[in-house]
Amino acid sequence: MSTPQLATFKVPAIENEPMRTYAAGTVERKGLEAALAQMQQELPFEVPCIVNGLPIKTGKLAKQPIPSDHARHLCVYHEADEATVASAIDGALAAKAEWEAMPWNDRAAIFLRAAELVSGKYRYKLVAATMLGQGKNAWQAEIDAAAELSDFFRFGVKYVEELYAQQPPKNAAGSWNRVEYRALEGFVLAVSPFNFTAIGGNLPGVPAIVGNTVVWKPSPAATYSNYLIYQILAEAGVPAGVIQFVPGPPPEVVAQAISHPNFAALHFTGSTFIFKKLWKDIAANLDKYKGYPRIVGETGGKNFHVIHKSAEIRNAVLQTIRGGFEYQGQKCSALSRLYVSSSLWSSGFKDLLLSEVAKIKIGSPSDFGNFMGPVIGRPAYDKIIGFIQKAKDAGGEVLIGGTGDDSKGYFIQPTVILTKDPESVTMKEEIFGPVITVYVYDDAKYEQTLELIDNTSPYALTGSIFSADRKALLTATNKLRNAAGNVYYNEKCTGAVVGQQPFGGGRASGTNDKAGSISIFYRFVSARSIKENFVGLEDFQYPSNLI
Ligand SMILES: NC(=O)c1ccc[n+]([C@@H]2O[C@H](COP(=O)([O-])OP(=O)(O)OC[C@H]3O[C@@H](n4cnc5c(N)ncnc54)[C@H](O)[C@@H]3O)[C@@H](O)[C@H]2O)c1
Ligand SMILES: N[C@@H](CCC=O)C(=O)O
Repeated sequence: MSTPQLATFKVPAIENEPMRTYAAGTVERKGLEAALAQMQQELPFEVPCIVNGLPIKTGKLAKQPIPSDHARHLCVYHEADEATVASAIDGALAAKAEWEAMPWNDRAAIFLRAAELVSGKYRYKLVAATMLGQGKNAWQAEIDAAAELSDFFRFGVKYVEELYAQQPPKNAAGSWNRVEYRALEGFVLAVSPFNFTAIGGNLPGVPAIVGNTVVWKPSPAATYSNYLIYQILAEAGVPAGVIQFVPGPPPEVVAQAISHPNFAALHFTGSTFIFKKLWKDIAANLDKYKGYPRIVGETGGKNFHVIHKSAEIRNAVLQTIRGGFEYQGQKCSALSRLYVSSSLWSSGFKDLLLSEVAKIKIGSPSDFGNFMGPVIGRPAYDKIIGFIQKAKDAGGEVLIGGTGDDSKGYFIQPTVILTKDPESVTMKEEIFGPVITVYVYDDAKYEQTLELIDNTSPYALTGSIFSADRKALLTATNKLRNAAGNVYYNEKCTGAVVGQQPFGGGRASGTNDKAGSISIFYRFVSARSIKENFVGLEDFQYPSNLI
């Protein structure tokens, strides 16, 4: 069992992990190139499930292709079968008592150590795995796998320290009140998406930091980078059984976990469609559970930039390009619908947008000169090309891009579509690819356009307002109050940083529990109030009873 806690401690000061540039000639460029070369030489890697700290090789093999070179595979992984999932759940339940009783400072130290391993010893390996396996360029992979992942672990520790410090402000005479932030009863299921290595680490990490044990089903398309995270957490000291790594056929693994009586919570990030399905499945299982499972999900977006006539054109155009085309538009926060004032559109915005987009280089992330890489896989490629076709069929004009090349990797040109119909399909539905649809609005109809933005899509994740006019900013802020959980002024709608912009959206975009902030941790604890009395009663009667 655990050792007793001898004192309380203050965690070290936490800062965001500084980003490395990977500019030509730098030490980090050489380090990353070496890691990429080594990985290319050694692949494909074999990835087992890990249950109770032990590798399980089920022999049921699946592959993670390299999206920029789909004939090759980054890893071959063993899919969890029913028996493996069952022992992962049993093991997680068995590991719980010791883990939740471990003194907080020891749990904190494990995650601080994990952050150091991410930002130090394993930095280039994680970044290289994210570049090869998920198709990010060096800068995007650095943001994700090095900076954001270590930030999630470090700031997680800081937020949990703040959470635990929240104690009742009052005590009646002769007594002391405390609140104990217990882990949830049962196990947590973490189901993570392909597009952020950091989210892979954060979904099991958040519940585990506060004493839960977790069954983690990673995305098939991020298996190898996520397996590295598992190994880092184990090296940092997360005990066997606390996080169970179970890649496998998603519907089967998840269905088995959420039908278990001790299922305590779902920590999900992915598409809205799957999240809604899982919520309904959990609801259908409600009578099986011991309690009411917590459901935390961050999902899709249909994110907007609105460009007011007062906006500075160059900044708005360059932010638009980054917001829409970084990581091929495969961020939940990626810009997808662009509303531009007609006077600005015709006085330079359109020309600058098209001339800058034409400069974008696209190709393998291993070639550092490429701004864009591949989309994640065949289904994504076909879906995005299908959306471009639907937009054309609906009368949209492709101003630039619109084509792809899937002969070697899944490459789609950055695409800008002009529509006259603000309700057309690519203004409403999440595409998750490098496609921006533009609607040019009459300058005099700014307020109606804001209402249109608010009502066009079911999502409410991110949005940006570009304006040099404070009144126009304020009008948009008020009219779009519920249209985005993360809103930006004169800045692109992507790129939330842990500890700086708590991230998440409302409406169909999720439960808005704000990853990268203290509030997410509340979802994975169940508070117990404790009152201790130091003075005994002398009489059961009230003073008013005594005549
Ligand atoms: N709001 C956010 O913070 C945020 C962050 C990243 C990604 N996303 C969203 O994630 C999506 C892209 O990621 P993705 O393609 O990995 O999403 P996805 O919904 O396809 O997959 C997410 C996870 O669910 C699993 N899954 C898929 N089908 C399932 C099923 N039938 N039953 C159970 N589990 C299933 C997947 O294997 C994966 O682990 C986009 O919609 C994007 O907007 C949101
Ligand atoms: N942190 C990310 C959100 C993750 C979505 O995929 C951003 O704001 O760009």
